[in-house]
Amino acid sequence: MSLLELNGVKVHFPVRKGLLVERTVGHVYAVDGVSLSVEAGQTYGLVGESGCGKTTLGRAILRLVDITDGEVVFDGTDLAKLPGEEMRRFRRRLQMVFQDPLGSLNPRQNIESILSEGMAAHGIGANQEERRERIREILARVGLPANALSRYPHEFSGGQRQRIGIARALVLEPDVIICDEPVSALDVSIQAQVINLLEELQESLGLTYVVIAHDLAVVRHISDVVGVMYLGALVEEAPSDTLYAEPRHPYTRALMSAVPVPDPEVEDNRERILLTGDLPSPADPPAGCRFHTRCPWKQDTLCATDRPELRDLGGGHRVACHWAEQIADGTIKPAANAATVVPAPAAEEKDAGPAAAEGKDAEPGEKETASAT
Ligand SMILES: Nc1ncnc2c1ncn2[C@@H]1O[C@H](COP(=O)(O)OP(=O)(O)OP(=O)(O)O)[C@@H](O)[C@H]1O
Repeated sequence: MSLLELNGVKVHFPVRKGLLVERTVGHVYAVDGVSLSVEAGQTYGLVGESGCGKTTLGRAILRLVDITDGEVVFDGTDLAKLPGEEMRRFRRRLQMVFQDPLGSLNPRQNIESILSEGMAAHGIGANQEERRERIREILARVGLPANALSRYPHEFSGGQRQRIGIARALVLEPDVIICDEPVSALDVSIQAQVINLLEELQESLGLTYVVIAHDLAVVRHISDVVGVMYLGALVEEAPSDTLYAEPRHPYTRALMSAVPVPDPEVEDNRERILLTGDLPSPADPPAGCRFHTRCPWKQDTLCATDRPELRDLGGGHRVACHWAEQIADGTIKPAANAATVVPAPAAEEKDAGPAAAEGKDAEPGEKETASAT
């Protein structure tokens, strides 16, 4: 059995109106039926654009938001239904590292106080001396000097503060760490160091990670399995290499096509999918496939009426698209007016760039010759 299993998890936030008497006038379907599993010692990467529900899902795993429906099974226990008191026991084993280290660290507490607070609350260490010893050990593990103990968050650089955030999770000896955009607030030069640290810690301590990030490169590097979210739902999931080599959902293809490739030859022939239309509101998601309003491959049947299930394509690859196979083998071509699917050099050389960027007259057939997937 997987260490962490989500079954049909939903988090719907009520939208309330009224000055004196509040009434619920609708819901934000932030997470709307997500099922996935995370194996012990592995990293599950969660990607998708802002507002798709990644953070809410991470918070739901820790029960930091109310779960509307579904199960969060951790080590055989469904956390979604646990009474508060019992949940406390599990909380130590599931920790979170936040995007903004400064915002999540109390500026008036020194590092020893920040790190020992949670330990005392969870009964770790018989006394302060024992806790201090443990903190020293963890500080060394995350690459911070022992004299950090008596210093304050503002005395550290961004990268060091994120190390403190990681140390704060580690002192509680967790099994799972949810890393929510763990490096996106850091300079690029520092990002790799923090990612490497997370990997080293995983190896030496056998940690299990859920890494939430909008940066596909970060997720690819660190994840064993990657899940792509769109409007509260998982649209595709696969082992990291498979997902990046053969994205099958049109949304995943669009996301990937926005990432430049360092190899100039590949970059020149890279497929680019420019989606038209805005991201729909999670308070009023489209019927059928949630992506159909922006999908270049949208068909007249099924897409607008039937919500696709995540289907197994084999090898751990799952996709929620009615037409994934036909799109992959080219039987179904992208519509020119729904979005632009162009090979970059053809668009530039023929000076079709601006028109193509507006989605006006891209040749649907062009994609086939330039597909980098
Ligand atoms: N407490 C809340 N009450 C109402 N709506 C909320 C609440 N928290 C989040 N939402 C809404 O739920 C949706 C999903 O938000 P969430 O923060 O999970 O997305 P995200 O993918 O993590 O985005 P980002 O990367 O910007 O954090 C958004 O539309 C957001 O406005």
